[in-house]
Amino acid sequence: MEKVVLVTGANSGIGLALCERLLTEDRQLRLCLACRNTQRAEAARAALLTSHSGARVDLLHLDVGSVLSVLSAAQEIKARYNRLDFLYLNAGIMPNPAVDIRAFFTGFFSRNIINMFATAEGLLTQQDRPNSDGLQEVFATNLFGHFLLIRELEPLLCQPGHASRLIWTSSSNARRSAFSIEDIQHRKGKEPYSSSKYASDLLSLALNRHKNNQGLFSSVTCPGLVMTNLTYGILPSFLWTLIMPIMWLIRIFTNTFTLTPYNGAEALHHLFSQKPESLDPRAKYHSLTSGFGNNYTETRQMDVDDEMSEVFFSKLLQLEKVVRSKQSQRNAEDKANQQYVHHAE
Ligand SMILES: NC(=O)C1=CN([C@@H]2O[C@H](COP(=O)(O)OP(=O)(O)OC[C@H]3O[C@@H](n4cnc5c(N)ncnc54)[C@H](OP(=O)(O)O)[C@@H]3O)[C@@H](O)[C@H]2O)C=CC1
Ligand SMILES: CC(C)=CCC[C@@H](C)[C@H]1CC[C@H]2C3=C(CC[C@]12C)[C@@]1(C)CCC(=O)[C@@H](C)[C@@H]1CC3
Repeated sequence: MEKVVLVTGANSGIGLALCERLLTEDRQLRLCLACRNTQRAEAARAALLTSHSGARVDLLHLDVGSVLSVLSAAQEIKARYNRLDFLYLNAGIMPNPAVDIRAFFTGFFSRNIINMFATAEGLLTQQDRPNSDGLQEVFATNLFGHFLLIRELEPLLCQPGHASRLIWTSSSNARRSAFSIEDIQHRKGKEPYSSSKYASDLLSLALNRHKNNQGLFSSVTCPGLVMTNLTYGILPSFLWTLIMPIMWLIRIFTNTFTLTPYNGAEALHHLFSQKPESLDPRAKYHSLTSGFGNNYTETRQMDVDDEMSEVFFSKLLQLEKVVRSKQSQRNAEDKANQQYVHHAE
């Protein structure tokens, strides 16, 4: 039976490389690229079809940072497919990043150097802001939009006698100390990216606890440090040009500098061929590249606990209720306005 796979943020970087790799692996695949930008999505589809002519590649408009877009995309998915085998929750943003130069040099001349290059711990801050749904943009995009999508797609994902898989693109930048259960959207801090990725680790654990008995299995990956639009946005382009040779040099000493999107997609691709029973709900699956350029996947235990993941899960369910009721109110207002205009004409 053909597998149905949907990838969010599939038009560039790790998401696009993953699609390439999945089509090479399985010619029967029915692949859906869920993207917010139609032009870029069409370009990605054309590129995939150039290397895999005759492949079944669908496009879907989805802005994971918008409640309305998630709800309407979910309707469309339910109308198009009667099953979803894999849902890759990959779209992500890191807006207005800033590197703490002093922390960089302190870390560079300390024993923490390897960890600093692998996780960027203490190096990166971002500026976040509320979006038009009143949610913090990073939280909404990297986590909540995906959560809402999963909730909407439960009828497809939780089917008796059939296993479905969720695969999150998290990060080794996910850190417990950047996340607060009292401030799940990270309104007050300066590390919304790290917080949102830690939140995805917590959510994955909770989803496994609640949904494994309904045939839904969730896993978390880290692609390593990959040169994509997201990372290029961290430093000015001339600086990247200057330090790129150093990056390739560092790669010899650390396996987390996967650097290319193909390498970064290793763990996401690896999970595609794993049986649900073999998955570890507390593990993060890391894409790694050796100094000789060989790719492999390594599992490392996440710093997550059941109690916090449970509290977080119930907070997300509460927020979902609020967001849904706001959305129905908006829909009702729009309808009333339309009727008013119609009568006035
Ligand atoms: N690069 C790295 O070193 C690492 C990346 N990651 C994670 O990997 C994932 C992919 O990022 P990466 O490939 O690096 O970067 P890219 O910027 O190349 O890819 C991000 C993708 O997400 C899409 N996206 C962003 N916001 C939205 C939205 N609101 N709705 C729908 N799609 C959206 C982008 O679309 P558009 O083209 O329209 O912007 C793009 O396709 C992210 O979750 C990131 O956090 C994790 C660890 C390391
Ligand atoms: C001056 C030199 C040689 C390097 C530049 C330093 C940083 C720009 C760089 C060091 C560690 C990197 C890193 C990320 C971004 C770029 C760095 C901060 C990430 C945060 C990118 C996104 C992720 O999710 C992480 C896994 C990356 C961790 C390492």
